Amino acid sequence: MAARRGSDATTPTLDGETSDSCNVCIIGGAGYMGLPFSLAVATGGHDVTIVDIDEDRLAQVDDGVFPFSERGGQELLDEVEITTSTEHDVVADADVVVLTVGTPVDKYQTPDMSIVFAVMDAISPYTNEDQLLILRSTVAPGVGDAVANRTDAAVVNAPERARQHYMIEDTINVPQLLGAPTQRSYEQAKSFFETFMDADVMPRLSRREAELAKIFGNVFLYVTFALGNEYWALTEHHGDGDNVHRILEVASKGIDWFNPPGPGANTGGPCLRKDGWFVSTAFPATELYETASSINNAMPSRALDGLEEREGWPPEKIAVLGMTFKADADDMRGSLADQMHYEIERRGYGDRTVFVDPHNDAYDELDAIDGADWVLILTPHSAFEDFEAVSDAVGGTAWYCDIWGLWNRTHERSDNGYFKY
Ligand SMILES: NC(=O)C1=CN([C@@H]2O[C@H](COP(=O)(O)OP(=O)(O)OC[C@H]3O[C@@H](n4cnc5c(N)ncnc54)[C@H](O)[C@@H]3O)[C@@H](O)[C@H]2O)C=CC1
Ligand SMILES: CC(=O)N[C@@H]1[C@@H](OP(=O)(O)OP(=O)(O)OC[C@H]2O[C@@H](n3ccc(=O)[nH]c3=O)[C@H](O)[C@@H]2O)O[C@H](C(=O)O)[C@@H](O)[C@@H]1O
Repeated sequence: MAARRGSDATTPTLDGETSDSCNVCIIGGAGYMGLPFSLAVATGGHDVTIVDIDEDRLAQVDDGVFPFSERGGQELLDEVEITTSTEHDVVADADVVVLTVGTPVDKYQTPDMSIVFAVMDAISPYTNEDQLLILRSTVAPGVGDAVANRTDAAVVNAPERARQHYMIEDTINVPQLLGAPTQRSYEQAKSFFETFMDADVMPRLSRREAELAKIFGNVFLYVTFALGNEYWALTEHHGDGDNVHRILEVASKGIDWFNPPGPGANTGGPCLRKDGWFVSTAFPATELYETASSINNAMPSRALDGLEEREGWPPEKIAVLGMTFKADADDMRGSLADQMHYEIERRGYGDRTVFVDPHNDAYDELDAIDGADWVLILTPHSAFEDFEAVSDAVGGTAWYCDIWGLWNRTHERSDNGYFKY
């Protein structure tokens, strides 16, 4: 097994020789996933070149500025060396080519793999049979095989399973799925990952199995979170004063096999909210993901319903806390902030609502909530953890809606996440 972080790292190249350091080209390497991954690869002693069409991002990287919020990102950029390029032909000099480009769904939830195929069109004249091509983006089943049809390089599927904001540590510590068409390409890719990972590379899967395995992980999370949200809604329906947080805590205490998720007002993001469509679009047997999507997307609306039912008159000022897709990240993609904006406007509250997010300059600071009479946590940033600080910023009595259970008061003295204070 090759040693981590380059010390005695021996990474076989495809011609059967070994080298301490590979030329690694990461296409889409300026992105939220690609950049932390590129830095992690560089810790293995490899010569890493990022290829990206986002020239602003590349300029920031060249200037030594980590361009978005990611734990340890700036520190690692200060530590390792990486090169940047906008030219796809640099892959001609690479031993290992990695694709980390975006794989969205369109507005009708149809998987859109066009960026992957556009990249293959751009790089295939420069790839060759001695190279390893690692598909790291999350793709619909079968896309790895389609990519392999467009190049002579050995194509393996090694999906990223890191959580945004913890990308660097997860890249190193989360076991690596690896779908490879031959034992040889499996061994070569495994050796490469072992140069910068601490966790194990999993036993060989086919490319399509690796694609399915990655997607199932995210579907599992999304559906599980929907269950927490559904249970919160059921608790709302069944009675006044009942509290889903108390129920779940007491019901699961001391039972190893029962770890129910709590509810959350913003269940989404750039991956959980779309990856399930890769397996369920146009496949009628899998309505579970679609149902989960309906439940999760309705949470901002249900949160406002609960305030309206409890208070019964229009508020003078509403404060929505947290707009990015998850706690402490700065990424808006896939956030239910869109649903929240829509619901606020539809209910006629647009002129009396402030939106607060310390991780996004487009929104207000906490002091803007002064005088609010409804305060709702959409995304539970740690900046909001101190309830006293929030209530001081309000400066008077207000109704609070904390579906997440961020505050102790929610667990102890709330009506299913709502309380007046
Ligand atoms: N963001 C996340 O937390 C995670 C994302 N993933 C998967 O990783 C993939 C990438 O996602 P993100 O990094 O979030 O997307 P992103 O949009 O932040 O990054 C994609 C990058 O590809 C670049 N790009 C687009 N077309 C290009 C081209 N023709 N040549 C070179 N570069 C090009 C873009 O400029 C961008 O920098 C997706 O498949 C996603 O599902 C997987 C795990 C975690
Ligand atoms: C365990 C885990 O978090 N899985 C990953 C997930 O990462 P991601 O960065 O999207 O973050 P996340 O923390 O799961 O949050 C996703 C969404 O779920 C929400 N969320 C989170 C925890 C929870 O109990 N309830 C809930 O509703 C968050 O607010 C967010 O909107 O999706 C990643 C991806 O594919 O991008 C995948 O690589 C990761 O393994």
